Amino acid sequence: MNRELLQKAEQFIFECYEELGRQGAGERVKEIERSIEDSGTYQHTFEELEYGAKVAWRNSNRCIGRLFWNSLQVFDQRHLQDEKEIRDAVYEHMNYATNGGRIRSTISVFKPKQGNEEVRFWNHQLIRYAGYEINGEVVGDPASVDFTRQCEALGWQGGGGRFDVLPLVVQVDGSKPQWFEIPEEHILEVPLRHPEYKWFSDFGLKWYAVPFISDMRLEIGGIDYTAAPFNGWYMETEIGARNLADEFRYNLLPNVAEAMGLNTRRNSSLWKDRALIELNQAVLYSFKQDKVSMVDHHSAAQQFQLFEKKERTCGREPTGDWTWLIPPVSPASTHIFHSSYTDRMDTPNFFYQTNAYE
Ligand code: HEM
Ligand SMILES: N=C(Nc1cccc(CNC[C@@H]2CCCN2)c1)c1cccs1
Repeated sequence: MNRELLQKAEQFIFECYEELGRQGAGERVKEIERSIEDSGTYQHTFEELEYGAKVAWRNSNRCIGRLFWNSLQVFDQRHLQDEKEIRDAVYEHMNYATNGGRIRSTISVFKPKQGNEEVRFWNHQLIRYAGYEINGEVVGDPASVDFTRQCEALGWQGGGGRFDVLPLVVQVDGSKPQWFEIPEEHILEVPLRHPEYKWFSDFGLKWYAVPFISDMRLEIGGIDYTAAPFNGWYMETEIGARNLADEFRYNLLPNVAEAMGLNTRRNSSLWKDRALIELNQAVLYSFKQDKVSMVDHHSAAQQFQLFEKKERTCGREPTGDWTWLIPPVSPASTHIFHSSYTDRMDTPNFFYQTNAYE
């Protein structure tokens, strides 16, 4: 008898039935106990799965977007077995979530790990740009260089551009992973332009509209969902202050600062700071013009403050990882900077897992 699994299941069921106001938690635990005795595991009902996924989001200490935890759309895809039907479910998720720009927070849950049978996406995010390293120089996203090499080793051939969308890579029960070029009808992108600086569009920059995290493990009541891709919408700083700004990513601050005519030879001109603001302004402006959901870091912080209040009203002290919750631009202009949070990992939750590829 797997006593550890039974204990985790018991804790989850009592919390779940209590919060949902359901009767029969005791009977349900007995049923689960019999199942674990017979098969070494147990199956969540859809209601338990849906609640577990929502609470996993609510427990995500590094997430500033948790106010909307209860509106997560949960797709139960645990019945799917082969790579092609899993691929098709991913495409359906992308379409539903993208929704022409009115992004809907969504998670698709594929079958849980059982022994050494598990489903894994090799992608960090379902949509991400390739990175090609050629004698020390990188074209595209430096963060994707390793995964791009893996995709090429599987037979994928990229176009060598700055914004090539990588293939979807699905691995089922340890067999050879299958890769699929994602049809462009599932990929919404936003070309980046600036409200005042007409020269900005000459950089030829764009970013994908929807972030889909596909490499984290969703744990609910001791069950490990190793393939449970989820999406929300972006906070602008993720694109404008990190993905396009980090020196080890697209490293665009010097380019923007030069085009602004700033003195990039002296830190004290604050050229990096001025370039950062205009880059983030361009991201917000472009997404707004294209009617693609996005939140600015001030509004996101205010929403998080409301989340904190609502949690305390429900008798729960919100947990958080301050180092990730503060935005990378003007952090002290938000209440988060002046607050403190306990970084306790409650379950259900999302966890990192070892890379699916070596
Ligand atoms: C709806 C809009 C949402 C916004 C604006 C948002 C915003 C963010 C941001 C800015 C981060 C930090 C990411 C980074 O710095 O790399 C984050 C982290 C995170 N979010 Fe959210 N989020 C949203 C929805 C969601 C949803 C739907 C889920 C899951 C169901 C989720 C789960 C997480 C998790 C697990 C992390 C931590 C990731 C890690 O440790 O690497 N978020 N979120
Ligand atoms: N807005 C989002 N951002 C987000 C959320 C979780 C994880 C990530 C990716 N974080 C890792 C990246 C890559 C290194 C540091 N940042 C982004 C969302 C992604 C999926 C749902 S919301």
